[in-house]
Amino acid sequence: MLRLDGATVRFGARAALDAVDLEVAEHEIVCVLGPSGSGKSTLLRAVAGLQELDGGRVLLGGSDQSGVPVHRRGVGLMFQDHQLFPQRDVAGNVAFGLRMHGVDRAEQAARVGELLDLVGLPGAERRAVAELSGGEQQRVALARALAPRPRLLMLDEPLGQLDRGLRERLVVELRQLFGRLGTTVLAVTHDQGEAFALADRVVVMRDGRIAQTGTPLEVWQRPASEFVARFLGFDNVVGATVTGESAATPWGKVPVPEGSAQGPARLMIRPTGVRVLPSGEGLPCTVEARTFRGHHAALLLHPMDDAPALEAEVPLRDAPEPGTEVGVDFAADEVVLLGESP
Ligand SMILES: Nc1ncnc2c1ncn2[C@@H]1O[C@H](COP(=O)(O)OP(=O)(O)OP(=O)(O)O)[C@@H](O)[C@H]1O
Repeated sequence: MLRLDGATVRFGARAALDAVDLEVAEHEIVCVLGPSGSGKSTLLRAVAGLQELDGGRVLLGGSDQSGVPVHRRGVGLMFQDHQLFPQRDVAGNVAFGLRMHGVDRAEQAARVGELLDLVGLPGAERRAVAELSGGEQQRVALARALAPRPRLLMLDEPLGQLDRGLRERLVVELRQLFGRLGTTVLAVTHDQGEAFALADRVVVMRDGRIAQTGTPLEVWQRPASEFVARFLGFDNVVGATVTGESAATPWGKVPVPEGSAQGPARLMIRPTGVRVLPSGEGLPCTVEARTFRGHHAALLLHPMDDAPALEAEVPLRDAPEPGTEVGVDFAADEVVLLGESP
């Protein structure tokens, strides 16, 4: 459906998009993730035709899009900065793309009704957009983007403005809706929770390049590099030397998964792999902070011998108080050896 071949965009000396290769298959939902300034919006704008390429190609359905204007690419856009038209009612907004395509009035009305049902706003045609809640406005924007049946739907921070609870609900609805419609989606977000909930495949960007791509599970389980690991919020990362089935680290000997490559490496331990023991066993640590997070507690542990701090995740009932002295050991299946950057 979509292919980028060495797509490059430069602003001055800096490449905002640096020879990016990416494919999106029909019916696939791909989410591009990355820190601010990593090139996510530039990638989307280049595919939409809002940003010219300095090198490489964008192909849609196999055909090169250079010189093809935005409205002829058959892509739907739902961008942060593409606000609704405040002077038009809901139907006027949703029908926008249909009018542009010269669809007759009766068909416009039928399609608007259908889309409002689809996004959970049945009968909202005559409501003023200014009177809608943030979540409702987002649904109208989505209906407007879907109305012309785009072959590719592109979303830029689709739920960015909304509060967390609403975002979590909408993201599940969106995934179900896209699945039902068979929509091909390329979305951009800086919120990893959103990306992981929405996507069939995530693409992590760094400095205009792709740092990793894979299913949410693959990326979550096996971050390819220290950059990706830290971006996902894993901070238990140190230098290590692997010998046999364990590694020498500043935290002492840490077991590593079977078949791990030998020698120097960067090593990550998931917080769930940091097991808290009674004082006197394992690596001695002091509990520096404890944060309740729903069904578990996050502990920040300070090793006695000044090794880097460790994050642990423990069940609520086992969470020791700050100041408590504990021991720590590690679960091999929660240890990941990270590749070299990017
Ligand atoms: N029109 C422009 N002129 C000059 N530099 C630009 C322009 N647009 C983007 N950039 C630069 O290109 C880089 C990538 O920007 P881009 O907006 O694609 O990042 P992003 O990952 O979408 O960031 P954010 O999450 O903050 O929206 C940044 O360094 C940005 O400053």
